[in-house]
Amino acid sequence: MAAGSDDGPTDRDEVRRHPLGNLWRLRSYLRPHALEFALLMLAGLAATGAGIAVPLVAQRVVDGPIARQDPTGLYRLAGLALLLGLAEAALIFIRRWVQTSSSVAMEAAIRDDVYAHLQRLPASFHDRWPSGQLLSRITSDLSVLRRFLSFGVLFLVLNVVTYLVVVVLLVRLHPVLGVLVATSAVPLFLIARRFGRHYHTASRRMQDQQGDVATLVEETAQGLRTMKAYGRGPQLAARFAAGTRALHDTGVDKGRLLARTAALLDMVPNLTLGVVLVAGAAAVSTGRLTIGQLVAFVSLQLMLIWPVQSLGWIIANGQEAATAADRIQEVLDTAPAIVDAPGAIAVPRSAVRGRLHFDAVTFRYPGTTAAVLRGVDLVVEPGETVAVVGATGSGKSTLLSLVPRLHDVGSGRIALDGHDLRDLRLDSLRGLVGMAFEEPTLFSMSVWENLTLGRPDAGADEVRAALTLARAEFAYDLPWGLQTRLGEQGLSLSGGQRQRLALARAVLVRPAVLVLDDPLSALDVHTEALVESALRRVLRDLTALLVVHRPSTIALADRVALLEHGRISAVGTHTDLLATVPAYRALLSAEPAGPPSPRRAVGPTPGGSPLVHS
Ligand SMILES: Nc1ncnc2c1ncn2[C@@H]1O[C@H](COP(=O)(O)OP(=O)(O)OP(=O)(O)O)[C@@H](O)[C@H]1O
Repeated sequence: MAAGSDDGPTDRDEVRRHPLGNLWRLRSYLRPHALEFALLMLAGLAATGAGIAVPLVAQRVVDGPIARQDPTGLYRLAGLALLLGLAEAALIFIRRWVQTSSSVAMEAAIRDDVYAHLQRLPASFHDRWPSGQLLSRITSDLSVLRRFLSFGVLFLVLNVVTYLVVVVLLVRLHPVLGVLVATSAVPLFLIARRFGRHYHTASRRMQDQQGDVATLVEETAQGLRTMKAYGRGPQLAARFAAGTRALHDTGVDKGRLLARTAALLDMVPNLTLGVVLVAGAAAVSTGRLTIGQLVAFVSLQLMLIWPVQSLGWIIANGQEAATAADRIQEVLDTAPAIVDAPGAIAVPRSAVRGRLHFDAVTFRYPGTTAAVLRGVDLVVEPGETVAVVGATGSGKSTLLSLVPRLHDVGSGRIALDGHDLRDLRLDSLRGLVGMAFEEPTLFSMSVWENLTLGRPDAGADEVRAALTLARAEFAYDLPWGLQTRLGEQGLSLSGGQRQRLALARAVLVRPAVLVLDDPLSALDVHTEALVESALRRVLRDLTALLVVHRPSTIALADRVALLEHGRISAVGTHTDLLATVPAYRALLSAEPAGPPSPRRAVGPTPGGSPLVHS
């Protein structure tokens, strides 16, 4: 994916040209822990040194006290070997202790940054990225990175150092055999390089598939009711099984690739060991090598087996970490499209009159070709309530979402009291605009926290007033009153209850402009009438833009704007539009536009039957 765009996740099989580049770009997270890393590296190197010294002590034991039958010398060297063993154990403990805290802290720092970045990204980004993909990036990808930062990098360094030091010692003990062991690095390097290339592709595929599976689980959990109602369980299960099968197959491919490589990697040091044993025994028999030296040589060589064996794992871990870094950078590289302009100003609520002016506004969703809005002109005067009416899919919700800048206009401008919305600071704008949607989102936190989302400083009286206004006093009767924690997405409440809480939340902000996207659709006729009468009082003091689908709600508006073909084709009072605009009349009666039929009564239907038929 190109940096800076908010297109969806990257093409599945695309292999990055520089898989390690994105890993390297995360180095800034290492900086605060540089000291800890230096310490654990030192402890690791010292432990490796202590481990390497043991075979050298063994050489002296065999060639010295054992050959000379000198028990005192033997005890001295045995004591030294014991001390070296203890030192190695203590150093390994220190290394692991430091390692855990620093890598977990780095993981948390990256996670916080990714989350904060996700918050800054516009609605269009979240429209296009499946939430499971984001979830898997912020959870499993970061765990992979932590494992690499805590184990992979360290063992890579320690193993390379061990290899080099041991090879130098081996060459000093027996140059020919030492060089033989050193040259075994060539096939090891070739095997590792080939493995790395293949493994990178497989890990990218697997990590993307994990995201797909997470998306399926999330969709199923959210759409459980719909799924059950339509009896779609088996189909969804089949879709899920296909996703997990793909994941399984990639996992098996990866595992087999690792197994094949591990076997090859294993073979190289074991073959060299065999050659060393035969050639070493011959050298001892001709007196060119002492038994002690042979013991030391073989013991040192055995120390290379683990670094070589672990090479496959380290490369695999490194490739997965590079892929994880890739996937995380894809999110971090997406520039937030809606940000404060340089010199953006904050306008205090008291200074806002509330004149909202849409001036030749156009809008097209990213990734689509047809514009939804094609030159919308509309003025909402301070204190006025305008209802936007139009056929389903005509762009009413889209138009409303431009006011708090959930999306930005393509061309034209929207001005609040003459200020282009893009010249206002986002936090200021969103403090001035209250919004409630048809599908209200409540969070899995307490009712109080949900209500005060836009006004954390609101007092109990203000919250009560907002709840009363929205006819949402039921919240006090919940088991723990306003402290009752809501289920995920507020699903423990009815649709109407959720809408009323969302309305109370929007009103509590004391907005200068209230934007309501059909917020009463889930209320029964009786409650709707109550909420409407309360809303009428609120709407008197502010500018409001409403999308309504029910005839009864349209009466809340001073004027109605008809949205057709991406433009406002008519504005006027409900009565005027009914009398003069056939398209409006047709919309209300759900009939094709044409001359009004003298026999058909048009207008708001008592009892609130749907105004706009979907
Ligand atoms: N996130 C999106 N990405 C691409 N296209 C979108 C997106 N959201 C909406 N659209 C398209 O934009 C058009 C207008 O949608 P919008 O939701 O604004 O209509 P609406 O008038 O509010 O509809 P309704 O009355 O059914 O709620 C539709 O054609 C819809 O398919």
